[in-house]
Amino acid sequence: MTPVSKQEWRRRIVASRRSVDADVRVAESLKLCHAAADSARGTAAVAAYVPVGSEPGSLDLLDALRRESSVVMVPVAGEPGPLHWAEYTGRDSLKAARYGLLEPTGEILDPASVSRCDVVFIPALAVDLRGVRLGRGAGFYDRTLDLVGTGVPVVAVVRDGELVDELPEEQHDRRCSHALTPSRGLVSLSGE
Ligand SMILES: Nc1nc2c(c(=O)[nH]1)N(C=O)[C@@H](CNc1ccc(C(=O)N[C@@H](CCC(=O)O)C(=O)O)cc1)CN2
Ligand SMILES: Nc1ncnc2c1ncn2[C@@H]1O[C@H](COP(=O)(O)OP(=O)(O)OP(=O)(O)O)[C@@H](O)[C@H]1O
Repeated sequence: MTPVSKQEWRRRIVASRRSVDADVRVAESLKLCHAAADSARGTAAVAAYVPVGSEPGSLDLLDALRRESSVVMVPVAGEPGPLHWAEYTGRDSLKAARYGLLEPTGEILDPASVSRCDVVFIPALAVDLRGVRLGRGAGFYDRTLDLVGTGVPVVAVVRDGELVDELPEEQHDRRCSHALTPSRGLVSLSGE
């Protein structure tokens, strides 16, 4: 049966992510790493995130982005509101932060600094074919995506089965333009 509430979607996806074998996870991470690098080639600045727990992605992916783009920014989460940012300068500069996250120790950049990014990779539990994204439920990215430049790809990074037909959408939800999945790489979403 199709789950209806966002909460139920979150519960199922988190459970499914936790059950993924380590070798599958490593293989998926490698594919995402290559696909993300392809999508960021030749850019001046990109935004991405430091994956924690069972989230898709890896520090290798961030390091690959650094080789493709002059600046890689990752979020710094404070009180719910638009995300602040800091430059990812390598894994040694990360420290444990609130909400169980890993964040850079360097200078904190204000929310509007995301506007200089040419591609924005964002964490998601799922995304649908219209670009509707399911996040962790604090609304950080909904408050952030209005600051991203017009026409800039907003790319939800998910496992293959997390690109789904339809998610519940609320008025405040901001849509993504693309998904990035291990098997399909960069997928353009219709925005309908
Ligand atoms: N890796 C990563 N970084 C990210 C995000 C993400 O989803 N993944 N975010 C995407 O938006 C922002 C942080 N978003 C968050 C959204 C909700 C909660 C949350 O509900 N926390 C629970 C406690 C969770 C715990 O400790 O396990 C809480 O506050 O009750 C935390 C962070 C910015 N950085
Ligand atoms: N632009 C906004 N202004 C004020 N509140 C907002 C805004 N966007 C979202 N919210 C609040 O954030 C709450 C969580 O939103 P939602 O469940 O869509 O989060 P999410 O996108 O899954 O989370 P995240 O982006 O943190 O991963 C909403 O109930 C809403 O109250």
